[in-house]
Amino acid sequence: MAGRDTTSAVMTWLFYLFSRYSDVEHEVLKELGFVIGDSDEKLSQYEILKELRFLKACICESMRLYPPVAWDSKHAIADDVLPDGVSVRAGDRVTYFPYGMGRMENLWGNDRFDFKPDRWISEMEQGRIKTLKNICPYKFPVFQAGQRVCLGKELAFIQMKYIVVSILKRFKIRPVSSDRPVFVPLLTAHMAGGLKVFVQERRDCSRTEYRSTA
Ligand code: HEM
Repeated sequence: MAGRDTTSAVMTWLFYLFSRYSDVEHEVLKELGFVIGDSDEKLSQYEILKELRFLKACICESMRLYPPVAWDSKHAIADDVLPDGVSVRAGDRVTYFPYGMGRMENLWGNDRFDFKPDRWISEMEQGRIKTLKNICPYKFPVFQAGQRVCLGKELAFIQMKYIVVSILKRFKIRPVSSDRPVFVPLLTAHMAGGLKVFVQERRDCSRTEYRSTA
């Protein structure tokens, strides 16, 4: 479940966001054209997938707004004092809330409700992303932080990139309904009813479009 429900929930929200922000989807296609082109061989190479920095920024931004683990709790086995001075008694439950934190103005600014992958970019070089920001996991705890951080975090990014690229290269995904989807924050958060979509094959002309603009 750790690696399956979480990553599939991210994919659902990401494809929904791409359909609403077609300019962002277009940027991802440009990056794919530049880094991978038409090569199926490159698509399965770890080092090549790591180069897809704008796509990583999109995945992070999607998880900021729709974290697959929306909240998570721990129970104190003994009386303790948290680093900020708050006392915890044995048996108390302490919950952190990535969904709420991803929407806090003092953490993300007054455009916090907007899907803006650019907020993850640190440095550009010759029109391409050189580095992404190293955001502290205590500010963005979608994978937890500290000693109990998700062991599959890096694998999750590679797996999600591989899936997005494989689909986006060949198909255009658009929701059937224009209704706003509902976020269901159960153990693993998901979209109520899933995302029903139209799938349209990208014709050669649209594939040429992303290559030529790269
Ligand atoms: C977007 C994808 C993922 C998210 C958001 C995510 C999130 C998390 C979170 C929040 C925890 C901490 C749970 C806790 O506090 O007890 C965790 C733990 C863990 N995750 Fe993930 N996870 C993802 C993908 C994966 C994948 C792909 C794998 C393995 C293939 C994986 C393996 C694990 C394991 C083994 C732990 C337990 C670590 C420990 O307690 O020492 N996760 N994950």
